[in-house]
Amino acid sequence: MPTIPTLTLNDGFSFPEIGFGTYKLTGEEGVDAIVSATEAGYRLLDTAVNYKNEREVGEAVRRSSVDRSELLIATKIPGRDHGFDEALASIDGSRERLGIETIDLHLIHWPNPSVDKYVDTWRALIEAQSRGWVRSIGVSNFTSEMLDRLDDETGVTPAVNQVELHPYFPQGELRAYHRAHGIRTESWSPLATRGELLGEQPIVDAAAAHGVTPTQVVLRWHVQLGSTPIPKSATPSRQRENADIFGFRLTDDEVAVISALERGRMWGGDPNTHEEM
Ligand SMILES: NC(=O)C1=CN([C@@H]2O[C@H](COP(=O)(O)OP(=O)(O)OC[C@H]3O[C@@H](n4cnc5c(N)ncnc54)[C@H](OP(=O)(O)O)[C@@H]3O)[C@@H](O)[C@H]2O)C=CC1
Ligand SMILES: O=C(O)C(=O)[C@@H](O)[C@H](O)C(=O)CO
Repeated sequence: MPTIPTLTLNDGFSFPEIGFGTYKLTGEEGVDAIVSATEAGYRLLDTAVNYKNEREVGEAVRRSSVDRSELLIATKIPGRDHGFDEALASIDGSRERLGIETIDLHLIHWPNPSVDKYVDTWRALIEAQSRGWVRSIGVSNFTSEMLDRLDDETGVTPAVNQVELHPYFPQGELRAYHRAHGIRTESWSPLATRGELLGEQPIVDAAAAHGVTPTQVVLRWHVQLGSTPIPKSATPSRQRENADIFGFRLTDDEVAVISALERGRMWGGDPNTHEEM
């Protein structure tokens, strides 16, 4: 089982270089898949109210042979719970469904700018942190302008921003902003499974050069860009394959040609317009 390296977030807490996505992992099969991921080495489990599987994640944590203290459970506030009181109730509901006192990382799932309540929602996360309900706080799908606004209006910078990121959409400008402000980037849909990424020549070539799989090349590319990918797999052998990316290093040229596959978002999830309730 590979040991996944960690880094330190801007709030002083430790965070792994790769995590595990749980969207669509539900029911008993979902619990089994999440238990298997923890036993394959993953420590960060990414869920959301909207995935309707917080109970499964909590159950998997209780069933896993890995101690709870080693695991980081991350969940997200949905758009319909934006607002100070609404967000606090949402966070408390997640604690109840997960069956844990303190959520390790809590994010605002989408900014929903037309509703214009993400700053109040952020204040609720700050309050929840002071109550000990959550440990690290962050956001998802925020632009640099939205991040600036959180900072200007509350003085508290998110620890992470989880965004769509893969070789078709490397998010160069946003990553540079994160670096400058001490925000950790997390990559959702890191394998861009809505596209044909794994058959792209630069990825196939790098896989052959290093004796690894195309999936491992893509996940390693995320790590070398300085982002934490959270691949989802229901398949134990793929979970192990995806975590086993710390025994090789891509060259700078390989990283550059993979990044040159850029073509934009893979679906219409533009944070300025997408509203996720
Ligand atoms: N904040 C946000 O707005 C969003 C967050 N997310 C988060 O990001 C996570 C990951 O994103 P997701 O969209 O699931 O996409 P991923 O990029 O993780 O791709 C998942 C798909 O890839 C397949 N796969 C995984 N590993 C391999 C492998 N080694 N070889 C071949 N196929 C593989 C899986 O199949 P199989 O399971 O059958 O193995 C599944 O179909 C989500 O689960 C969620 O936690 C996702 C979207 C938006
Ligand atoms: O999975 C998530 O976190 C989402 O935000 C979903 O909306 C997801 O991206 C999706 O399937 C949208 O069609």
